[in-house]
Amino acid sequence: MALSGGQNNRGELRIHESLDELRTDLADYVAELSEASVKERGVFAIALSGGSLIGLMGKLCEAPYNKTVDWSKWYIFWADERVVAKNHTDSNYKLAKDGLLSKVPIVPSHVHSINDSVSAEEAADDYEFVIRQLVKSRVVNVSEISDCPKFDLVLLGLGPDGHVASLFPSHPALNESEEWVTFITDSPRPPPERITFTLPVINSASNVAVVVTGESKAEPVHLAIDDVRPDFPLIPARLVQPTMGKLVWFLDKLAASKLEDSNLNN
Ligand SMILES: O=C1O[C@H](COP(=O)(O)O)[C@@H](O)[C@H](O)[C@H]1O
Repeated sequence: MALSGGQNNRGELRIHESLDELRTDLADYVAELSEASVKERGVFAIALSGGSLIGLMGKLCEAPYNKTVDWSKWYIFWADERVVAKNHTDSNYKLAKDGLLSKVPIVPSHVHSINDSVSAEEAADDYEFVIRQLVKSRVVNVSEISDCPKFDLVLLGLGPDGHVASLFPSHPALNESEEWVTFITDSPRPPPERITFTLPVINSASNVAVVVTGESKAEPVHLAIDDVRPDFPLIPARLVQPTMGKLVWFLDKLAASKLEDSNLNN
């Protein structure tokens, strides 16, 4: 149960007293969206990020979720990936495989990781091609407005610099409006080569959740959610604004500690 927060024009805020509460709420939320999507479309297309997110999703591997979720209907994608070998410690695929995917009965052919044996540019092109095929077969839904893929859920983390997926502050990739998946070779955080969903794809999703914990994220959370002055830095997380979909922020008390009172219920 969320401690406080509510609905504002930046989405629904769920602020949690403890990490354990956040983990349970996040597992409930993902399980509910999975059930609704399988009921409506027969499948659940979910895009993961890397970083702290995967550890916070850990309850999905435990009872009751490990038994109640229809894992056979899950199709897994990555909102961003580092262009490294799949067994490299920096790989978002490896992180998710070790922390989640190997612990639940996901169908291996439903796991859509990137091609790790080509350049970042080719990996982004390949990944977009794969998604296009799955949009054609409607494993991934399509947005009626943008023609972009409409993932049932995109899960994002938030970097201390305000980045989401691999969209970094002031980086030209933020302006990409044609491609679904783009690449960067100059990430300010290692490793330098990455691929990432573009903002139009993130913002076409049916549901987007941003999961943020810890004091080092309090400032970017404030800049992403509060009504800050226009001369304040425009961080990538502020540009996450689903056109038709629902945005939910999962925060712990530390990450929410700089939010203005107007965004808190108590
Ligand atoms: O580099 C990345 O960082 C972000 C944030 O990670 P966190 O550990 O600070 O939560 C992550 O969402 C992204 O997927 C990853 O590639």
